Amino acid sequence: MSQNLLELDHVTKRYGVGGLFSRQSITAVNDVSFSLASDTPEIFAIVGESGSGKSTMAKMILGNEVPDGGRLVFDGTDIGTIRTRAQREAFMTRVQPVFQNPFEAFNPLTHVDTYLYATARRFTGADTRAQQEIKADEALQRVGLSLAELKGRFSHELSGGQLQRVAVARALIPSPKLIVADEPVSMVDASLRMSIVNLFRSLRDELKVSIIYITHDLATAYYISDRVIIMQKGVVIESGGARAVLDNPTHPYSIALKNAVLPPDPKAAAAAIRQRRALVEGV
Ligand SMILES: Nc1ncnc2c1ncn2[C@@H]1O[C@H](COP(=O)(O)OP(=O)(O)OP(=O)(O)O)[C@@H](O)[C@H]1O
Repeated sequence: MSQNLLELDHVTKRYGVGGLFSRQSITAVNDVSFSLASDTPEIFAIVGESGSGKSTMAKMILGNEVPDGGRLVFDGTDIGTIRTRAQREAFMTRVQPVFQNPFEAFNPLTHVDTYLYATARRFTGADTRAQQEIKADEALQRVGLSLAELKGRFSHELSGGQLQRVAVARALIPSPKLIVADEPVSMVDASLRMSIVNLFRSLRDELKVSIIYITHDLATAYYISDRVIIMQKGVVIESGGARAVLDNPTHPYSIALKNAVLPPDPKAAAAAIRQRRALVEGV
């Protein structure tokens, strides 16, 4: 029997909010379960609007937040049991993040290639600059760039799309099995968005990397995902094959989200916004 690459088993995360005398608890993620198979790389989308719990899910999968209930298991290891530096490094070699804002991920005063060398040194044991450059160039070629064009460049000299490609290249250096991409295209210029989205697809197909694609954008989720879950206020309200779920959403919130992809005609867009408000408020 093949082991799951990732398994979330009734995962719940609560945050305490408010002051000393008005302490309340928000359930950011509420009893979420799903799994990704080891032998079938896939793009698994977690879709929801702001506050639905998507980033909290990403943080838990990356081991940066601890669940209050349930457990997350990566490749047979309960992520909650990762304690030592060596265990953490081994986990990060296999699970890599890509974040929303590439301009925040790279210090403006540091050459971007420096990040790639540091990642190669940390995760692949490449300890000479020549070895690090080979690793960096291999990863950059994978994302349609090259070390020759990036060497000595600062982040502000690159477009958001190029910089996000560098972030993906950095994530690829350890040869991960899973990439957790939290809103990876929302800060990228609309004209370049699809090229990044297509890049994820090629990583799945050519490198056999699974991708958790976290987004509020139904259109790109529909375009690249194999499976999708839709979250509202921490709860999974719909899940299944991306086409099946997004072609025929059944929950009022998913229908509202789908309607939120506005038609170009202003009158139709205004009507869609009204309908969406009515549906969300009626939930
Ligand atoms: N560290 C925290 N402390 C308190 N509340 C938090 C914390 N992190 C998240 N929350 C709350 O948990 C809920 C889910 O937040 P989360 O950031 O996971 O949602 P999201 O879908 O990723 O939204 P966004 O896209 O705006 O980040 C929200 O109500 C948020 O305010």
